Amino acid sequence: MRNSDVDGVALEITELDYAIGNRRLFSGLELSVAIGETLAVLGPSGSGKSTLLSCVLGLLRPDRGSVRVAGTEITKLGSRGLAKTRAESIGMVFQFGELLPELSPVENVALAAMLARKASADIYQRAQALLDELGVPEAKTSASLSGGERQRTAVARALINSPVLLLADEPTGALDAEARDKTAGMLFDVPKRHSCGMLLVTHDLAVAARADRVVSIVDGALETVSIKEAVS
Ligand SMILES: Nc1ncnc2c1ncn2[C@@H]1O[C@H](COP(=O)(O)OP(=O)(O)OP(=O)(O)O)[C@@H](O)[C@H]1O
Repeated sequence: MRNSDVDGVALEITELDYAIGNRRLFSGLELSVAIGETLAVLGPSGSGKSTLLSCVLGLLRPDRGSVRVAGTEITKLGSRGLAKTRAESIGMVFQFGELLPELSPVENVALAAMLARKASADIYQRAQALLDELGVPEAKTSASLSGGERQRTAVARALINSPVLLLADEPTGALDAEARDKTAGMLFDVPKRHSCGMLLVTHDLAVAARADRVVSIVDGALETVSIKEAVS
């Protein structure tokens, strides 16, 4: 499926309820991310940001509601369907990159295509082109890269299978201020260049401020945040 075939909607969540024990984390939560759009989710520690990503990835099944990624209802899929949808439609960037340190950047990126059975004969060229676009220098191992370069490699790895939806969990949380600003600048350019939607969770207002829309989890639902108010 090409990203242009999904009605312009990367992610749509409706009427989402999720409780852990007696604590209701989401109550009728609604969210949508269009292709080319970036949405930042703010919220204090424990408000449910990572749980929201887990519901989108299908790692957690909500008590009620719908989660559609590129038009596919995640909540109804079995393990095989979930694995397929994750591989074909979702790219994920974690706080600490989670690269295989002994592999080179290009091997890390190409491996993601191989695991998704999307590796073509030109996979190394495609991986290298993405790394060049994102400004990652050549290196024998990823362990020798700077923190910012590792995160750029993680973004290239997330993009190699042309996802409709890019998820990012505190992608700049482990970087110093300069690397954070450079990495965030690169990351927020990705959705338009690669025709995907991006849902990013962060504590960092300076990072969130770059998004097209910013929301916060309040009483189990999302509220629009005006960054100017949040900073003051
Ligand atoms: N498996 C679990 N069992 C019990 N409680 C859990 C479980 N997973 C998450 N929680 C609780 O659910 C709440 C939401 O957790 P979550 O990790 O989604 O928050 P968060 O907003 O991502 O926090 P942080 O910013 O600190 O990463 C927290 O209070 C957490 O302790």
